[in-house]
Amino acid sequence: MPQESALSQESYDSYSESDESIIIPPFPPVLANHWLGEKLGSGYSGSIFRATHIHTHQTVALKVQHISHENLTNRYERNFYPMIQGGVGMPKLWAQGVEGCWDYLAIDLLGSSLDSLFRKSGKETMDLGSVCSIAMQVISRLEFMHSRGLLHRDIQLGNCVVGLPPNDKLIYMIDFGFSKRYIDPYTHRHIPDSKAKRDFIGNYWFTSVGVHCRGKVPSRRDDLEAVALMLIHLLTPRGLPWTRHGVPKSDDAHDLLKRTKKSARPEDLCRGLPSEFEEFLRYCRRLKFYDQPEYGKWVEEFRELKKEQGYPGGEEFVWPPPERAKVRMVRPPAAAAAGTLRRSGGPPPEDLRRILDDLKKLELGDNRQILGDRSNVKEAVRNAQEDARRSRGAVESNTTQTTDKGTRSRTTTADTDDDGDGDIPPPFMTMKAYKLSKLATQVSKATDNRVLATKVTEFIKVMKSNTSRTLTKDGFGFLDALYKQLTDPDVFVIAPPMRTSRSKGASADESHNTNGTRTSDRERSNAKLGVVARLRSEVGDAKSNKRLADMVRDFGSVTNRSTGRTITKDGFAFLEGLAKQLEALA
Ligand SMILES: Nc1ncnc2c1ncn2[C@@H]1O[C@H](COP(=O)(O)OP(=O)(O)OP(=O)(O)O)[C@@H](O)[C@H]1O
Repeated sequence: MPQESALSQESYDSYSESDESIIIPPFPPVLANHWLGEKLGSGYSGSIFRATHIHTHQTVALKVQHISHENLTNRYERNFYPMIQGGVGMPKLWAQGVEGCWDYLAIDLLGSSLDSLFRKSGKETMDLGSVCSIAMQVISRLEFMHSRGLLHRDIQLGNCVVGLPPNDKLIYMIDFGFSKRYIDPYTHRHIPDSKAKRDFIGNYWFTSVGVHCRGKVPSRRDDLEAVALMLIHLLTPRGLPWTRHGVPKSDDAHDLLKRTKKSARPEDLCRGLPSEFEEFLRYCRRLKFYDQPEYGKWVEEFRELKKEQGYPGGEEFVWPPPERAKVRMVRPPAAAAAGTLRRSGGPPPEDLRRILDDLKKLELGDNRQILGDRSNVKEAVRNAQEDARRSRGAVESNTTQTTDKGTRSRTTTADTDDDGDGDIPPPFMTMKAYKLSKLATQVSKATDNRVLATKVTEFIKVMKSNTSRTLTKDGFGFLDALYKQLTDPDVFVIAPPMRTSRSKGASADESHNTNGTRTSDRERSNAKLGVVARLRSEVGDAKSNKRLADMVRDFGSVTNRSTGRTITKDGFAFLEGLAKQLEALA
C-alpha cells in the first residue's frame, strides 16, 4: 500500500511506494541511547520523534527510518548536514548512524512547520507581513545553502519550521533528503545542464515549472522559484490553482496538474497582490541555469514592502502575527488596492483614482480583465469552480486506473541521482549493494549507448567479483534503470529507430526470434536456462535500443522467477553481448 506522509494527509506532501514484502517492526522504545517520545511527524521514508538522551537528557528530534526502506532518505541527508552546520536557520546534527535495523539522525528539536501553523490559523490567506518575513528568511537560507554548494530541491511549507523559544522567530530549513550538490566538490564547477528530460524531484505544488513540467535539471533558480510559488500560494484564497484538488492520484491527474501549472501566467497568479510577488516570480523564471540569484536585493525588496505596508518588525517571523500598525502607509490606499502598481514614483492618490475611473470606462471588450476591478474576482471564482468541477471529474474518472506511479509526488527512481560522497558504503550496505546502486544511478544519467555499454561491463565485473552471483534488489535496480534508459527516446543523442513487432502489452517473458517476430507460446521455454540461452544467442542481432530493452526486461524477469536468482554462464554471456551491441549501436 502507498504510505502516506503526515503532511500529505491535509495538504502538500507526498505518497511513496513501499515494499510490501518487508514487514516493518514497531519502533523501539530506546534507540541510540535516546528514549523515543512523541511522534512529531511521519514522512516519506520514516518518522520523526521527540527523543531524550538517556544520560545527558538532551532533547532532540530523531529521524528514524527502517534500513530496508527502498528509499532511505537519511542516507542522503546525512551527507549534507556537515556542509550546512553553523548556518543561521540550519538544524544542528547531533548524532547519526544505524542501530539494529534502524537508521537515525539526531537533529535539533524545532517547532511547528509553516504548513501546520497556517492550517491551524484557519485563515484563507496569510497576512502580508508574515509572508514578507518568510520571503526574507527563506531566501536567506537558500543563499546560505547555495553558498555551500547545495540545492534544497524540496522547498515547501512543511519543510520550513520555526525554532523553539528563544528561536521561535527564526525559520529553519529541514528535510535535506532531496538535496543535491550543484558544485562538484572535486572540480569546484557548477554541474552541467542537460537537454535530456529527467524525472522530477520535488513536490507537486511548488517545484518550478522548468523542473516539474519540462524535466529540466534543477539549479539555484529553481529553489528560488519554489519560494516565489510558495509565497503566492499563501496570499491566494484557496491557494495556487493546481493545488486545489489535492495530490493527483493518477498519471492523468498529474498531467492535468502539470498543464495547469505550466499555463498559469504570473500576472494571473499574482492579480491583486503587491507587484513584488509577480516581479519575483518573473525574475526567477528569467534566470539562466548557471546564474547566481541576487538574494540580497530580494530580501531588501520584501523588507521594504513589509515596512511600507505598515507591518512592524523586520525579518523575524512572529506568530500569531501582531496587529498591523495603524500608521499612515507610505503606499497610497488606491495604489495598494490596485496592487500591481509600482511601489514608488506612482501618481498622487487623487490622480490615481481618476485614472482608474477612466480605465473602467474604457471599452475593452467583455473578456478583458481590468486591474483592480473586483467584479473580475467573482468571475475568477466562477471559472475556478468550473475548473475544479471539470478536473474533479477527470480525477474521479481516472482513479480506477491509478497505478503506483500515479501516487508519487516525489520520484523514487531518480532521487538516487546523488552519487553520495566517496566510495565507502554506508554501514548498513554491502560493498556489492553500494556499487550496484551507484551503477544504477549512473545508468539513469547516461545519455548515450557508449556510456551504457561501459556501465553494463562494470555491472558484469561487480557481479563476477562477488562470491554470490545472486541478483539482489540492487541488481534488479540496475536492470530496471537500464531498461528505462533504453526505452526512453529522449535520452539518446543517437537513437536507432528500428521498430520491432512486439506489442506494448507483451508479457515480460515473451521473446522474439532473430527476425524480430514474437515466438509462439509453444516455442517459448519457461525454463530460465532456455530463455537466457536464447537471449544470449539473439543479442548480437538486436538492431535497436527498444529491442535491447525488451531483452533486458526478459532477462530480469526470468531471473527473478528462477529459484536461485543467480546469473548463470549464459547470463553473463548475454550481458557481455549486450555491452558489445550497445557499443555497436552507439
Ligand atoms: N527537527 C525537527 N523538530 C521538530 N519537528 C520536526 C523536525 N524535523 C521534522 N519535523 C516534523 O516532522 C515533519 C516531517 O519531517 P521531514 O520533512 O524531515 O521528514 P520526511 O518528510 O519524512 O522526510 P523525507 O522526505 O526525507 O523522508 C516536519 O514537517 C515537521 O513537522
